[in-house]
Amino acid sequence: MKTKTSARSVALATLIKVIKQGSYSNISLNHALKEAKLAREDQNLATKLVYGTIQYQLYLEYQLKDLVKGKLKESYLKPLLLMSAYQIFFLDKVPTRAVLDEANKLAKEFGRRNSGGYRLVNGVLRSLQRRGELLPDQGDEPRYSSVKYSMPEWLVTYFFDNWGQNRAKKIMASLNEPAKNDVRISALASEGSVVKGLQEAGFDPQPSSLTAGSYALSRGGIVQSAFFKEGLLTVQDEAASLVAKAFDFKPDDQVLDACSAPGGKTIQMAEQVPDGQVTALDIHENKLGLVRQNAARMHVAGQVSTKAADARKAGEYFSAGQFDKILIDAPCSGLGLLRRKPEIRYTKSMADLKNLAKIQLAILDHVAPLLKQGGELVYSTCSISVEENEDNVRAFLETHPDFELKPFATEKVASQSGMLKILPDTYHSDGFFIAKFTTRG
Ligand SMILES: C[S@@+](CC[C@H](N)C(=O)[O-])C[C@H]1O[C@@H](n2cnc3c(N)ncnc32)[C@H](O)[C@@H]1O
Repeated sequence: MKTKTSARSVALATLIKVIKQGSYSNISLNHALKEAKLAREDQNLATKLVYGTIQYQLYLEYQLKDLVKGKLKESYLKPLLLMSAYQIFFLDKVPTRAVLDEANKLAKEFGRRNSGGYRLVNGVLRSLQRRGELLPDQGDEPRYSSVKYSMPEWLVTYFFDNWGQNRAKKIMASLNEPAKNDVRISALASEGSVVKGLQEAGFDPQPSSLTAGSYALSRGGIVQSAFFKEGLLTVQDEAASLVAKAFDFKPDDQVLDACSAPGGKTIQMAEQVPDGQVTALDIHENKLGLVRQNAARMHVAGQVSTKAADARKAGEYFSAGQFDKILIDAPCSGLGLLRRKPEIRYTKSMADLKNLAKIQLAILDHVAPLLKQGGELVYSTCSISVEENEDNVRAFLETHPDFELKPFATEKVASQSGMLKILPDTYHSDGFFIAKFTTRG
């Protein structure tokens, strides 16, 4: 196995895993970056190449389809052509000459010995450069937007139907921008001194306009820093940080986190209940180790206990009315997370949204009875679909007349209806949905 140390070879190796083997981009990239130990600038370039190429994969395939004749025989060829085309169309600072030279080197590095792959790559990229961008006719929707925004046609139609063409296009464009490097400072730490430390370390923290205590950093590398290792902050999107703030905690609250791994919200809630307890469930036992690790790192291990269980069977383990607060941060399609998990758009279907909505509703149904009279239940997803959110709230209320929505206010945003949907283009955060319930009477 050759050592692959340049930013582009780390990016290409990751793209081969994602495109050819169906691995998750964020997991594969983090792993590859850890192994490669690249300089900070190269880490940024590798990240941009991986996310950009996958975000624009559908668009890039459209650009290449007439130029690639026959089947590509080696598994690196398609990812390399896509990554090179991405640079030609989207990275203005990289001259096309450099893209071709780099592609040539990568073809030699990743290709079989004596393979002519580099000649094919060179020929295709030169033709692409000469021909330029290709788009369907502007009036031919949803095909035009599907290629332009690199979203499958069903999803474009879905966005158009729900938000109208103008807003839908803004949402889709925003989902193709790079995700922010957001952190949330622990409520147990001194925010002022952490912010000062981050400034001194060159992270240039910018406060979130959506929620207090969250900051966007100007660069990556926070996970390797003492701020992270010492549990002064954690990596969490600003919209995700908003969810736990929908609760009005008391210090001794007993909290159930029904779908907890990897524990971002478990930790955040545990910080608010110094004399209470957060019981963190997850259906996957192997993920609960992460919850425990995160709780220990963030100094809240004493307030967190974990249990592997299907939330739909929570009634077998806990008594009715046992919890003051319940969070259901449900498994979802992740439509609000397309910046961080760009491949989701190509793998999820309308049928998936509907199936997930059924699972989410079943979790709500089975977990709700565990809430104390007058307690608070928050339901959230990182999806912006109606099926997984508003439809589920409506269906839940229809079958649970003893529950009602409850208005809530956080430091910077509020919801009078008890439901809040953050679309990804408003604050440039992840897309999120939050609904808060309480019992009637
Ligand atoms: C959106 S993630 C939770 C993220 C987490 N709350 C956080 O803030 O870090 C949903 C989690 O639900 C878990 N899950 C899926 N189905 C479940 C079920 N039936 N019961 C309990 N957990 C489930 C998944 O394993 C996944 O870890």
